[in-house]
Amino acid sequence: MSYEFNNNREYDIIAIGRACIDLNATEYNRPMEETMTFSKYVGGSPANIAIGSSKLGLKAGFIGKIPDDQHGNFIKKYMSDTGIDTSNMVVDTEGRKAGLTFTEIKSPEECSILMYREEVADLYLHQDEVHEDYIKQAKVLLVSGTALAQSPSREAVIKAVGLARKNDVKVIFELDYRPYTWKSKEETAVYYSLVAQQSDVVIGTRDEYDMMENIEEGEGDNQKTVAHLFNHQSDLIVIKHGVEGSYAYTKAGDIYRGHAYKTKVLKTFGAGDSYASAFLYALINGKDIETALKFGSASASIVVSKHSSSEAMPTVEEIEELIAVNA
Ligand SMILES: Nc1ncnc2c1ncn2[C@@H]1O[C@H](COP(=O)(O)OP(=O)(O)OP(=O)(O)O)[C@@H](O)[C@H]1O
Ligand SMILES: O=C(O)C[C@@H](O)[C@H](O)C(=O)CO
Repeated sequence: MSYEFNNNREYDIIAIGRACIDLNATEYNRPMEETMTFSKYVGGSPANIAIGSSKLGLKAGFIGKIPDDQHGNFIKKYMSDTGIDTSNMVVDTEGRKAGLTFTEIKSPEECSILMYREEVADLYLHQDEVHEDYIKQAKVLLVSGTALAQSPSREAVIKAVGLARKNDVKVIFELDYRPYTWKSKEETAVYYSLVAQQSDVVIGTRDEYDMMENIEEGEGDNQKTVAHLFNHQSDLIVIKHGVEGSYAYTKAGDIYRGHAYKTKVLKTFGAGDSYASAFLYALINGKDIETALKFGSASASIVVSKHSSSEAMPTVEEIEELIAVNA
């Protein structure tokens, strides 16, 4: 089964949320306390997804707020050089900073991130900075859950979702849970549920759905999750289970399984963003859901074997080659 989009649109995908800085440890197999050097990349889940999509050939745009400093300039230039339309990236005028993510690579299995998210520009995107004329030009609005963590970004995103619904733009919600920006689990569950119920496609890990349902990690049940969301707007739900693979559920009752592709893992982060960009690329290009799962899994497998999240996003040829080798 393939998925239908409104094809008469200028942009394949417009992402909304944070565009930040990743500082990835260049020294492996040690704790961050002992890591002295880091490489800089553009980061932030929705920015990574836009970058991944653009590298695959989708026409992407971005709505977000960046700082008025060297980091903001770097982010905007990198994204624009990658082919992303940055006309709706707003520059903060009140001295707010870029979010920073430091990564720790203790071993390929033991990676973590440390986020600096105080007073970050992205969470100050204002509803007046979200424009219907822009959103209505897209096939897909890609929403990151983290952008719902605080006002005014929260209202800006809710406005964007409303405009997408009004203009027949598919809303794709990447749950993208980051504990750093949320005040409580209850609050997360409220806003995740609100937006998930208005989204056509929801993508997240099992743990993120548990967060949405405000239940203990590990207590979730995929069938219950999808049954609930299918009572609302959603008609395609993707639930990821790390290296165990992923499942796609359709409202029509089909279930598809995606398998992870074995690789020499360097670090585990970046998997979700590369997965989402390639999954969406395949769906938007009319491939069936089974193939889209393969694209997502192959892209993630390539990115976990490399150092960055954004810079490492693969090309279509690399993805197809990996799928073919494993067929
Ligand atoms: N170690 C791995 N080796 C190969 N593929 C992997 C590995 N980990 C994850 N993947 C692939 O990436 C997909 C998404 O991974 P995961 O469920 O960990 O998402 P995530 O938690 O959103 O990622 P992130 O760590 O970037 O936040 C999986 O379904 C799988 O296909
Ligand atoms: O999403 C973020 O803000 C951090 C990412 O850029 C980072 O690369 C990561 O954790 C991806 O999973």
